[in-house]
Amino acid sequence: MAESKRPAFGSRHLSDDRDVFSHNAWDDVEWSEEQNEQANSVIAKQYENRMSDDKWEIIKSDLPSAWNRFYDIHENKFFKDRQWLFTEFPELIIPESSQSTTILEVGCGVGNCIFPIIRTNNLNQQSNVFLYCCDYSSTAIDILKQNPEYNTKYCHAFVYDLTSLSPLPIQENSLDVIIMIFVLSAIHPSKHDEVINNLVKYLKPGRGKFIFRDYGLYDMSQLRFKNDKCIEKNLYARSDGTLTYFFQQDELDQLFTRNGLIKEQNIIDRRLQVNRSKQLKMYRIWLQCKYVKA
Ligand SMILES: C[S@@+](CC[C@H](N)C(=O)[O-])C[C@H]1O[C@@H](n2cnc3c(N)ncnc32)[C@H](O)[C@@H]1O
Repeated sequence: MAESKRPAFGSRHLSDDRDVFSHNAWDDVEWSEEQNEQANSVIAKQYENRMSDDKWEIIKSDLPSAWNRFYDIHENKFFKDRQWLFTEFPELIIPESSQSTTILEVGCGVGNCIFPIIRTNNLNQQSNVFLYCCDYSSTAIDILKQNPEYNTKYCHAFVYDLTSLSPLPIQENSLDVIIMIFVLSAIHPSKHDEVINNLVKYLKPGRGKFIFRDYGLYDMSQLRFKNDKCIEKNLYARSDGTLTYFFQQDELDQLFTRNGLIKEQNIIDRRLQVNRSKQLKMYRIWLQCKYVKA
């Protein structure tokens, strides 16, 4: 496990992008029992000293503004384009010969997945691919729409709160792919079921695919949270008021299958990222899933 010294960026957002730091994969390395115990004792301590209900009420009431504030500050400079997208999800490279394909990205932010998809597939007015993308933050959607690569001929971006469960501007049973990258962790776990259930309605039965990547239990960013940032088990508030939750494989499998999806992939991606200039070793744990609508 990482040393006890906190990184310079404390418990704020750590980049989710594995390209930012040089890294060595440690996919095949299991944690030792001792590392497991240490991590569990950190998490237990965080929970014992979790924030008060009053503090959580304040954070909760501020949640609608938190992501707008984040994008006001960082604009399109925080998250890097998700260059690994096509290695992990080759189904996002659409053959020109394929039938028309409709994709929705939820929680798209400023387009760090959408623009690589546009570029890689060389989308233009004649393309057989149409992209929808939405985010809670109107600031993020404004920034995305100002990008010169945004074109309404093959992309429609809109503001949408996944927890509102309101109808999407998309026909039910029509989507080939839904992409959800580092988004469900930003939503309170009590809402995960209804959010997934609502989205599954829009996938094509029998072949519509749900593509997911998010934080896994024991990720370094979890173990570095200060105690008073813990809200409940595996759920934390960052200093900027955004939430982050850390998932387990079984939990995700149960969430997706009880909402009408069938497992194609559910894996742990463990990496050791090394930031040489800060002499930091960061053990990152992400979960990656592909599920198909029954
Ligand atoms: C960590 S960012 C990831 C952005 C993008 N998916 C990416 O990979 O770069 C989480 C995103 O989820 C969005 N989000 C959080 N809660 C949401 C909600 N209830 N409905 C829709 N989007 C939400 C935030 O506004 C933010 O853009």
